[in-house]
Amino acid sequence: MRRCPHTFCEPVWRYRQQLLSPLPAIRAWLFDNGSLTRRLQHACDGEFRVEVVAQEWQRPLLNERRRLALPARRLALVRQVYLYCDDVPCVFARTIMPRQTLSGAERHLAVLGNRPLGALLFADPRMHREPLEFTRLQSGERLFAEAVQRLASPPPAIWGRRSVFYLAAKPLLVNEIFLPGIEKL
Ligand SMILES: C=C(O[C@@H]1C=C(C(=O)O)C=C[C@H]1O)C(=O)O
Repeated sequence: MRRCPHTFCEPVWRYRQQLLSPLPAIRAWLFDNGSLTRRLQHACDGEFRVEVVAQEWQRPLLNERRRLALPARRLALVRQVYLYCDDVPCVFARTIMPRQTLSGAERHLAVLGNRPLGALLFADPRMHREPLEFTRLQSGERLFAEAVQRLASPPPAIWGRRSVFYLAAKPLLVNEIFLPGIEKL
């Protein structure tokens, strides 16, 4: 595993067929193409909830800009949430929404609050999702630091995935980082 000398390291994303073994115990969660919200709601015996930790207009990370083909100085609405089962944070999600995506019928994505994004995405029959990409985030990386901010004792590395969703042919990039709490579900 490469070392990341500073917080500006960008994740290296790989498609499933490029991943090396051994695959993680959470691979059923990682590789599930359905709604993560719905899977968590079914797996959680307690109370499932979404908690928004930040939502603001900012320049996406370099790897995010490249994946969405956004110009260098273009801002996007960045939504960061935790998906909880009771008081355990199970997933950290960071969604990048370009300005042109938040137009027309999709403008309500900017005012979701604590409603799960997935409920809207998977309810839309026209929704298209591109293939999942995967990465192993480690201490020192910016996305790792964002994801573990609510963890009392972060692990040395965590698995993440991302995919681009299209609603009415307009893209949004969803990063989902799997936290140790999910292994208890
Ligand atoms: C994309 C989904 O939505 C989930 C909920 C999110 C949110 O509310 O911001 C973000 C990513 C996902 O973990 C899903 O349910 O699969």
